[in-house]
Amino acid sequence: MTTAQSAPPPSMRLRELAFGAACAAALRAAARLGVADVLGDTPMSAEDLASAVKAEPKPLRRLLRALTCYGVFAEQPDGTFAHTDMSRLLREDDPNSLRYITLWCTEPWTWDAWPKLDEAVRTGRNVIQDLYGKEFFVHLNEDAPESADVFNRAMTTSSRQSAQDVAALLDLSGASSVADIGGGQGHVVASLLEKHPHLHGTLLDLPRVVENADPRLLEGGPLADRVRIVPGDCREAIPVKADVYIIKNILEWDDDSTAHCLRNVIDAGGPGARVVVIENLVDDTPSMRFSTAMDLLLLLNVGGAKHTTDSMVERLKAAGLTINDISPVNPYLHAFDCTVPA
Ligand SMILES: C[S@@+](CC[C@H](N)C(=O)[O-])C[C@H]1O[C@@H](n2cnc3c(N)ncnc32)[C@H](O)[C@@H]1O
Repeated sequence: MTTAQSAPPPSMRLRELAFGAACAAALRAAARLGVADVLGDTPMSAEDLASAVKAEPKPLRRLLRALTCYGVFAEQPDGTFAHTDMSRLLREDDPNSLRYITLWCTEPWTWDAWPKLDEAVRTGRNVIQDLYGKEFFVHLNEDAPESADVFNRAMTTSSRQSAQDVAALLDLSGASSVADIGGGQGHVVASLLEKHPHLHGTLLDLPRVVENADPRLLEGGPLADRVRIVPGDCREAIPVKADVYIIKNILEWDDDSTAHCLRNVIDAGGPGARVVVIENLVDDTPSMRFSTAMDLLLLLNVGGAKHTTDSMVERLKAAGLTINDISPVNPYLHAFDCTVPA
């Protein structure tokens, strides 16, 4: 007889994988219901949890049972449910919360797009244009404000966790200005300005994104007098002069858009400017299941891809940049430190 601990046979494992959507949906339901937020250090019954999140007890028990199978919550011998290290990350108030990343990975548009993966693989093109008649970020910002908000919060979550690593890695002692292109709500630029009091910074991102920039950067915030916020499209133009340009996790579009963005950075910076491209690579990370899934999602939404080290190097060289160094920022991110040649 198969015990709970032994690996399932291939025929069962494939069935389980085919039901991956159930796992994603269960995580999304738990995050939206706020189950992890109402569960404290003391285990609770499904009935008490249901009453706290205003759900029906029997279906909630089934949801918790499924998530217990995935190792997200833990069922106690008396039938109550307890937190695990994973379920705590669904809490909004956890310092390392992944609540918004979980919601982002399971937003409504993803459920429209995944079934069209075979189509995207056949054509090599995104499916969002056909689904919604608009480019992904235009659709997000114009038609899906809740998803846009979840996206921006998710990006801020991941930036919050990596901004300190970026600040620790980059020697900016010789620079007087830094610009974060596609910098989201500005967490990285804020961390760099906090670490280097001599530095001035610019945050450039799409208008609807910078409208909700990090409060530290906005009027009245502690960094406001050292930062410029520029709403814009980096594929059109980058009207920003800086010593150092950061481009973190945005060169994931189709090749043309990536080339346009790099060309605009080079034109803006001019000879001698430093360009630091920071990316999750698909071939050099301990989280291959996550990054290969992201790679497919990027094909679906922007017709883009996660890069390998070689494909990133190829694009940076083709744009005309000189690569001086490639270093890990943390186990999940690599920095390509480049200069615009004379
Ligand atoms: C994956 S997020 C990365 C955000 C941030 N650099 C980080 O690492 O957290 C991609 C960012 O690119 C921005 N973006 C997308 N298209 C853009 C464009 N055409 N011009 C400027 N920013 C853009 C998005 O709004 C988003 O903030």
